[in-house]
Amino acid sequence: MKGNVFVIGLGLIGGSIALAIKKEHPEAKVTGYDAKLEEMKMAKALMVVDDYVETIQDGVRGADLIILATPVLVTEKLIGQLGQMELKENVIITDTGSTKESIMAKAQRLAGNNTVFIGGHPMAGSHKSGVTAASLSLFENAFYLLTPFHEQDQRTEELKQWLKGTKANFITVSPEMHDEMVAVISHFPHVIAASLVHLVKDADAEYPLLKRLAAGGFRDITRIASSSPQMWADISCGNRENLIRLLDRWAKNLQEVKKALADNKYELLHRFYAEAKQYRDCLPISGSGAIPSFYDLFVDIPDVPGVVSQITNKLAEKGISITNIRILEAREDIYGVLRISFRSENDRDLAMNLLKKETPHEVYIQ
Ligand SMILES: NC(=O)C1=CN([C@@H]2O[C@H](COP(=O)(O)OP(=O)(O)OC[C@H]3O[C@@H](n4cnc5c(N)ncnc54)[C@H](O)[C@@H]3O)[C@@H](O)[C@H]2O)C=CC1
Ligand SMILES: O=C(O)C(=O)Cc1ccc(O)cc1
Repeated sequence: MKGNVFVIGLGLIGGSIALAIKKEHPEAKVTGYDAKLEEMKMAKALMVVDDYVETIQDGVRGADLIILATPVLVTEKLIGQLGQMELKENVIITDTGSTKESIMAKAQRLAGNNTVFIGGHPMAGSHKSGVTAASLSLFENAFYLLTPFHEQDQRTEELKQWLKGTKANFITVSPEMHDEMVAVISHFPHVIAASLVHLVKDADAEYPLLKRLAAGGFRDITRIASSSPQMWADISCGNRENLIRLLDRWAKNLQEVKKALADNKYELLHRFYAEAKQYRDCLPISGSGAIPSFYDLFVDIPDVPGVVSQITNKLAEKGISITNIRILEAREDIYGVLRISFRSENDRDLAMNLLKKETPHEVYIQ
């Protein structure tokens, strides 16, 4: 497609969408704006955008597609500002915010005047922020929820064409249903992850060893607590009512656990864990959910210097990128286990075959 695309907010999500549009539509011009000048300069240097502008006004002039990829409360304010600006006739405006009800309510005022607003939420990402974390393949196979004002709108099809390079699966839902669902599987888990970290932080002074003990499994299950505080404070305010309802349900659930403990009811506790395990074990393993999966590979390595770089060099030589690497166990008397994370299942499989063929180590998926 040809035309002018204007991305406001050149962070992880805005940057990744800009990359996908540039790849799929080389004839389009992608311009960016960010409140931080360094972020705009970096986006241009990394060729995430063709150019940047120093005011939003400059960017919207002539734009055929405007993408708002800012924290949700900022997005709500920017929608108000766009309403005061002169926009190109037939422009499509979309956003990437993790909440939809309040954004769509604000956007109602934008509709008309040959302007269409289509809410959007790419359900993939990470706890990292900023344009340097942006990636072309971030949304591959992920769900991309759309909340248009009118279903079957031809402009929605046009937006999907613009976003085709994300290789995401588009699904249309109502803003209300969107916010209820993501509250359960994404927003509420972030509240709990942060709360768990607070619990350990509060006990930290009493037990100096705690931090070191928390380095393994605890660190893994609370990974999402390392996300951007502004982004999550915005999301929490934007989805307050659903979160309050879930907190009440969670509190009731915990009261039941507390009672089972107080009454020493082994059977109830066993059922509590068994039912959770049964449901969790039924969740699909493949495909991207709202909180993306990690494609991990495990390599048993001897605890000798140079072995890790040998492995990463082999992957780099074949152009296989890794997103994370960690030694899970390293003691003198046993082998260390190297956990390498990849962005996609395909990358992980390529890496597994390569390392099995070209190294003497045991390589496996857990
Ligand atoms: N991080 C994630 O995993 C996902 C985030 N989202 C949503 O996408 C949006 C963007 O998130 P990220 O890219 O992760 O955040 P980010 O922090 O990486 O990027 C946001 C960018 O917006 C800029 N910004 C803030 N206020 C601004 C303003 N007034 N004008 C222009 N730029 C401004 C910031 O400087 C920053 O560069 C958020 O609404 C978030 O809820 C959606 C899906 C996944
Ligand atoms: O894995 C993580 O850190 C996430 O939680 C990613 C994420 C963050 C926000 C969204 O609206 C959707 C996905």
